[in-house]
Amino acid sequence: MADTPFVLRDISGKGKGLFATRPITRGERVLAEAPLITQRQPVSNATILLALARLSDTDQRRYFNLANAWVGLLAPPLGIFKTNALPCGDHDQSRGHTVDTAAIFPLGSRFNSSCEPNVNNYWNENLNQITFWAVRDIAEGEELCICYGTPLAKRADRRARLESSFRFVCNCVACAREGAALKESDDRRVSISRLYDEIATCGSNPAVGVRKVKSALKLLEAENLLGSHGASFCYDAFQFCTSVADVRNSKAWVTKAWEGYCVERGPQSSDAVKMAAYMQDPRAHPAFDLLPRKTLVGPD
Ligand SMILES: C[S@@+](CC[C@H](N)C(=O)[O-])C[C@H]1O[C@@H](n2cnc3c(N)ncnc32)[C@H](O)[C@@H]1O
Repeated sequence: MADTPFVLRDISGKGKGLFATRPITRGERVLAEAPLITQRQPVSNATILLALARLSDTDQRRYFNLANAWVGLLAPPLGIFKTNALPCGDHDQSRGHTVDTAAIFPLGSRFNSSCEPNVNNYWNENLNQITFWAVRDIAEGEELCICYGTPLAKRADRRARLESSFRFVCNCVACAREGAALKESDDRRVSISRLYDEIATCGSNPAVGVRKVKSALKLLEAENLLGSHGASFCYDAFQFCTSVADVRNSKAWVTKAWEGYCVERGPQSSDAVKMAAYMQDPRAHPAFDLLPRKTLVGPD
C-alpha cells in the first residue's frame, strides 16, 4: 500500500476497513487495481477453484485472507467470492444496469459500504482495472466507503438487501438516522428514484425533463449523493436542451456532466471522454434539433 492514501485496519463491527492517511481531494483517484480472479455468471465453487488454481501461493493466500460473511453456510471459496466481488461494468440495479462479470481485488475488496459513500468504484475496461474515486473531500482518518447496494431506496429496503447479500445490518450515517430525519431522507431518496424514471419518459417534453433534473439534483445534494450520482442527471438535461437546439444551455449541462463523470469515474472514463466531445460540439448528439426550437434552463 506504499503509494495509496489509506491504510487497512480493524474497525469495530465491520472487520477491517480502509482509512485515509491524509486529506483526499474530491476527484482524486484513490486506487486502481487489477483483479485477483474474475468470474462470469453462473459462478460456483468449482469455477472459483479453477480460477484460484492459476494463482501463485501468495495470491491464493490473499484470497483466503479476505472476509467471509458466509462461514458455515457456503464453501469458503464461494463464501469469500460472494462477500467481496465487485462488478466489472456499469452495475446499478436501482437503475436497471446489471453486469454478468465480477471480480475479487486484493485491496479494492476491502472497502466497506455506506449509503452515503465518499468513494465510487468504476470498472475501467481500457485499463482492465477497477478504479476508485473520491466523490467528495475526505478528511485524514475518515473511513473510505463505497456503496454496495441501492442508495436510492428507503432505509428498510436498503438494509434488507444488504443483509441478504452481505449479511450485515447497515448502520452508516444515512441508515443511523431516526424519526423525522429518517423519514425526510427516505422520502428524498424515493423521490430521486421516481424522478429518474419520470425523466426517462420526458423525451417529448424537454422543459419538464430539465425541471425534473433540477429537482433531482437538489435532492441528491440534500442526501450528500450529488458527487456519486449527479453526472447522469446532468447528461439527461444536456439531451433535453440539445433536442430543442438550445446550444448555450446544452453546453452548460454537458460541462456539468463532464465534471461529474471526471469525479465519479475519472477523466479517462468513456463517459467523461464522451461528454468532452459534446462540450466541443453539442450539435453532434443524435437528438440535436429534433424538436421545435426553444430556450430551456441551465444548471444553477
Ligand atoms: C467486501 S467486505 C469489506 C471488507 C471487510 N470489512 C474486511 O474485513 O475485509 C464486505 C463485508 O464487510 C462488512 N461490512 C461492509 N460494510 C459494512 C457496514 N457498513 N457495516 C457493517 N459491516 C460492513 C460485512 O461483513 C460485509 O459482508
